[in-house]
Amino acid sequence: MSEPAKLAAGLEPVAAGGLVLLGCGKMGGAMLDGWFAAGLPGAAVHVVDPALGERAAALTARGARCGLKPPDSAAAVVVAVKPQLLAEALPAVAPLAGPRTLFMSIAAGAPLSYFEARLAAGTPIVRAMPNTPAAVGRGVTALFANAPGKALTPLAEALAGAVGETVRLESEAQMDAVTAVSGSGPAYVFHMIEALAAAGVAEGLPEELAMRLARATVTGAGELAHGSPLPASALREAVTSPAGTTAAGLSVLMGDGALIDLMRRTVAAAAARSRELGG
Ligand SMILES: NC(=O)C1=CN([C@@H]2O[C@H](COP(=O)(O)OP(=O)(O)OC[C@H]3O[C@@H](n4cnc5c(N)ncnc54)[C@H](OP(=O)(O)O)[C@@H]3O)[C@@H](O)[C@H]2O)C=CC1
Ligand SMILES: O=C(O)[C@@H]1CCC=N1
Repeated sequence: MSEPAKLAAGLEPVAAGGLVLLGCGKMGGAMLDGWFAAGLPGAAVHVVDPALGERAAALTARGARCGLKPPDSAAAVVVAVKPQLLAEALPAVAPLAGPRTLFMSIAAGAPLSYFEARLAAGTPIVRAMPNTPAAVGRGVTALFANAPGKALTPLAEALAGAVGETVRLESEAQMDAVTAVSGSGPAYVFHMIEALAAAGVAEGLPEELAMRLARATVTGAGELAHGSPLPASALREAVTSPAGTTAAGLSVLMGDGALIDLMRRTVAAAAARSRELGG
């Protein structure tokens, strides 16, 4: 049997005091996997989600508890349900609120004031925006705390840090743009794979080959950007031979700021929706 992972620094309060996860879908589930990989014992975790299905057995086997009624106390509650389901879901964990329990919400759009209006006065609340590369430990999560939450930001960072990088925001107002850039961003990149593959097919490649090339290109370029100290512009220039094929391609993609304008409108639409969800 393999050794249990050593508990990552900063997670001691949740290992000792317990963690409740409200909503264990794509994002909450990815974070939960990260906490387990960071050494959080199953016995410290309670998952509240009416749709756990087969996952319930795996969680129970780890020693985690599942059920719609959470324990009476916890060091942290992570809210990971769809924003539209918050009103229905939050009451199950609201009794846990108080000055010693961190509430961390990853719900897009939902402002700190939404939680402050529904949870006990003085509850430390951190709004966080992760992204799905968290599933492979390569997420990036932006965080912003209410006043009582400032002291517990390191705990929120430890939780988010188990699945990738973390950044602290200067103001809550930045959260809509962050959601539009890094929260939704993976979907733009996956669509880039689809678009690049479709363009390869249009140039005569078989679909499977085009998709394999596009996927390997986008993930390889991402990996290169991740490991390189060079700015993205320099990495782009390194591909671009004078009067070569890349220059010809980029004259379309960058011509009249084509992609820059498209991305500007894409991010603006996502940020506007984040503001809308916030009511
Ligand atoms: N997916 C992403 O890329 C990102 C998502 N987020 C945010 O994360 C949150 C979750 O998104 P995502 O993981 O994609 O959504 P999912 O639908 O995959 O996960 C939400 C989970 O909560 C469950 N649920 C529904 N009602 C309740 C309830 N009353 N109590 C407890 N659990 C409930 C859902 O069950 P059921 O399926 O039956 O509804 C589902 O299992 C959202 O607020 C979103 O804005 C943030 C960053 C990135
Ligand atoms: O699409 C959404 O609303 C969520 C938030 C960021 C990514 N997915």
